[in-house]
Amino acid sequence: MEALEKTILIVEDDDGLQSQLKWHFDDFSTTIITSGNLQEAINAVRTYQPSIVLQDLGLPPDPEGVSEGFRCIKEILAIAPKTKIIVLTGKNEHQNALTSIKLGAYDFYYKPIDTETLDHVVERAFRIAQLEWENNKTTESVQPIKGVITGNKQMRNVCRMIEKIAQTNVTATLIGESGTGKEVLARAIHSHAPNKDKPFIAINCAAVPESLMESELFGHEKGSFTGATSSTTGKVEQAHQGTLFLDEIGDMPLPLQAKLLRFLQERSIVKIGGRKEIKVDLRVVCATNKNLEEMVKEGTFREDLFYRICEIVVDIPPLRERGNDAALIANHMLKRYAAEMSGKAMTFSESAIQTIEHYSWPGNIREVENKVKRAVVLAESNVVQTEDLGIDEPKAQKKFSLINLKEARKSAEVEAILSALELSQYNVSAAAKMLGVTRPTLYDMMKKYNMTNESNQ
Ligand SMILES: Nc1ncnc2c1ncn2[C@@H]1O[C@H](COP(=O)(O)OP(=O)(O)OP(=O)(O)O)[C@@H](O)[C@H]1O
Repeated sequence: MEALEKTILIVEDDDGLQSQLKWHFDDFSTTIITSGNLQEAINAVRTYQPSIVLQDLGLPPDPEGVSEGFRCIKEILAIAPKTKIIVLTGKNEHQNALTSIKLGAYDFYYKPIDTETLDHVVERAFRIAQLEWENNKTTESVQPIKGVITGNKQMRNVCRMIEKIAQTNVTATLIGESGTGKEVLARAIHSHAPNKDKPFIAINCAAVPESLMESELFGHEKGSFTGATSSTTGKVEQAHQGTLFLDEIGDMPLPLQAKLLRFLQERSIVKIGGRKEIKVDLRVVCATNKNLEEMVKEGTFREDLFYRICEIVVDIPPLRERGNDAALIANHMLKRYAAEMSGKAMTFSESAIQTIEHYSWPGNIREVENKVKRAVVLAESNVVQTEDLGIDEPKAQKKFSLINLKEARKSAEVEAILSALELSQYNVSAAAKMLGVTRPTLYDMMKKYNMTNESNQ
């Protein structure tokens, strides 16, 4: 991962303290700049753009007061709003510390200095600055396509595939867990296509009752069934010359699958109660979180339809397999929702970021979205704490408490088995397949770890 340059500006008029701090933080990886008053500090911010400022409140010409210190905070943030200012103040000056935070300082630290504690405070500020920086690198680098934030190689490849698919007329199927961004990617195929000005029509096959599905897809003529008081145009015809997105295709009822196949082969439809063949020219994109191959084997999904819709399959990785993406996306969303919902800038505390990084996000990006929205509403200050996220922290932090490799392996295996069972709705054969082991091996492992299959209980 690319790293933010570590630069600390020390604003301190006491030469002794200034040297002590400089000496302490000076190492190969950190650049230290010092200044003894406001003007020097502003010049240094303009020249070096430090990510961290360690600032005394008592600055000349008011070394015994705080007026110049407060002015310094305001002026630094006016020219470099992302700077993390850590205010150094006396223990009995709590009110001044709070005022500094109100003015936008990132944190405060009581003198006399205990370098070990100060190290933690500075390290935490650097981590937040690093995440914000990653988030703010050119929009293109974190958003390979609009609406898709990622720093993950596999996801970048997915985005490249999407752009290529957009230039063709093949029928693509996007496969991924719920909330991984299938609809965003389906829309991206359309918006990158030459016919992007034509309609994008989506239908959620799981949300439409079976009895209405045919009419919803192909339309009907007036009087063709009870209640058909006027003729309607179905989604397929509405999408003419554009893109039809069949979401949750795995939930398409079997009788309708045959009709859908016919339309995909013939590229024409007949409305319910109608006789006329209507020619349609469109791109079809499907999405599912189901294992269609398994459904074909079970006889719940037609094999011929499977091959027809899977001319290209795009596997979308779950968030837990996308490296640092959870924190990247959470930061991006925090910025957006804080601005929209509370009108103020907000950041995550160090422990909140750790929780986000170590949580498994079973609901993927939709869950990140919900947790961040919740945090914006519940946070008591502009720093979001772990508890504001509503994540089960012990589970999220579990990886930290592992003591050795054997335990780590066991924990990873248990986690993988549990999620495979959950994803396959406790179908052991499907779970074994997902995990790349045989069914008896999976049973053995479940026995070894005292795990029971919920569906058998
Ligand atoms: N990479 C991403 N970056 C930022 N936001 C994303 C990303 N992927 C998805 N989202 C957002 O997450 C939410 C869920 O995405 P979407 O509806 O596309 O997922 P889905 O896989 O279609 O879900 P489902 O299977 O439940 O229909 C949306 O609000 C979407 O904007």
